[in-house]
Amino acid sequence: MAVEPLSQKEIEDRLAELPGWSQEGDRIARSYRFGSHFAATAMVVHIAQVQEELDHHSDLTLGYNTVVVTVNTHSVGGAVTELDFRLARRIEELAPGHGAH
Ligand SMILES: C[C@H](O)[C@H](O)[C@H]1CNC2=NC(N)=NC(=O)C2=N1
Repeated sequence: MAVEPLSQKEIEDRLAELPGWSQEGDRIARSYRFGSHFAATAMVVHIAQVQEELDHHSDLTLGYNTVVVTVNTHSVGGAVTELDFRLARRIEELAPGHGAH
């Protein structure tokens, strides 16, 4: 899929629709907290499933009861693209079902 880096304004406009997500250097990122380590781990597996579907993959850091997601698009030199926001929106849809806060 042809994909272009988003402008700073386009990134900010999209982040405004995604509470909890922020720009961290050349990435967009969010951390989630869960009720247990197992719940956090289940969220990681569920995110991995969506990432395979979208063929777009974040960097995931699993802590005791936390998951940190960061993502950019390798194929455009590590810029933020619409693909990153598509994944972020899908992850947001999953989070409530895993008790994320
Ligand atoms: C061949 C495959 O489509 C590419 O390697 C995909 C896989 N997942 C990816 N994930 C991310 N975050 N950026 C990419 O450019 C990317 N490219």
